[in-house]
Amino acid sequence: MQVNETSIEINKSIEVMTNFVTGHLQSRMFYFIMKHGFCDILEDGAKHYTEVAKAVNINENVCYRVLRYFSATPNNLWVEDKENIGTFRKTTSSSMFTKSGKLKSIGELQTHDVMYKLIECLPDTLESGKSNAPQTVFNVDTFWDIFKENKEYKNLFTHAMRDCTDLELKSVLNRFDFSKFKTIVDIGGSHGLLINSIVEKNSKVKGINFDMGVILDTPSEQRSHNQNVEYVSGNFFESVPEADAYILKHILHNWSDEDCSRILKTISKNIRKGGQVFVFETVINPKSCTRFEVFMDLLMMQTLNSKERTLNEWKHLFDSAGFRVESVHDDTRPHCLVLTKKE
Ligand SMILES: C[S@@+](CC[C@H](N)C(=O)[O-])C[C@H]1O[C@@H](n2cnc3c(N)ncnc32)[C@H](O)[C@@H]1O
Repeated sequence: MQVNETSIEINKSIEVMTNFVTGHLQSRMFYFIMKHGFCDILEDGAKHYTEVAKAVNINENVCYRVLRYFSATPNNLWVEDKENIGTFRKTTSSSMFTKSGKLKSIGELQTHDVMYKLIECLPDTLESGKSNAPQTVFNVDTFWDIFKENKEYKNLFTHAMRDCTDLELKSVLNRFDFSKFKTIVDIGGSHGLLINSIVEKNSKVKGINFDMGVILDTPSEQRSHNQNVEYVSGNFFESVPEADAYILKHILHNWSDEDCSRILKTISKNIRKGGQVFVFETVINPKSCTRFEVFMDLLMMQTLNSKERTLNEWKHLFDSAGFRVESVHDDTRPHCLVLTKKE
């Protein structure tokens, strides 16, 4: 078949268009393949779509079209055997979304029905500059109240936060020496993986995992537990346990400047003399934002009326809450800002 110049032009236009306008369909498709465990089925060897259809219990023609879709996307999830059309095999990407894959819970969380419904009214938020998504869609006051109504979503969220922490753990533990502190509180520590790992590495440190009751009431066998770690439930707008060091990992990006100030002021009342606050967050570099950083920024806007921040924005925020930035670490993932209280 001869491809003329006009066809090349048209193909280019279609590629540009596809890049910008098909995200909603892809996200829904991804939700579907996660729900039916497609990645697990292909993990132990290449298979014809009829075999996959049987294993996931869906219509053969639909199954073929789903497999073909994800084999044709950029950074494709599967590969279709060109000598044997209809047969598909795994890639390193699809392996990450299997039962034991490190991205499974995160993939499920981001494409979950709850997330999709919350995102639907994003244009309204952009028009008005304020999101009412949790109120409009789920009739609750804030995103966090969804956990009270929907246990499955709460458990998935906690699971995904744990898997995310697992990815970040080495970078955090290798970079910082926590051994000099007597008591460390992980504020909004959720699953408790980070504080348990710190205490395991530093046997003289006492750890406190602090979070809302609705999160800490998960069955204790599902959470990490070192005997030097205590689980304390509470509200960080009201009070936090006294300590020499506080960790806030992926907390402040969930809140407006005013609310961040209130959280920091609660810490300020309880931090011991000479204490430090470790803020693990993204520090946006306006000259080189990543696709994930700007995605998270808009997700924060839509779900929590909050945002990702640049270094100047962080500094301004901490300064107004009575903290000084001692050091900034952009070599860790997430980045880290170490704070001390202004005397
Ligand atoms: C994005 S998650 C981060 C979890 C954990 N720090 C991590 O990095 O995996 C935010 C956490 O803040 C907790 N949280 C939200 N509001 C809170 C409040 N008012 N008091 C205490 N914890 C709260 C949530 O329950 C959730 O576990």
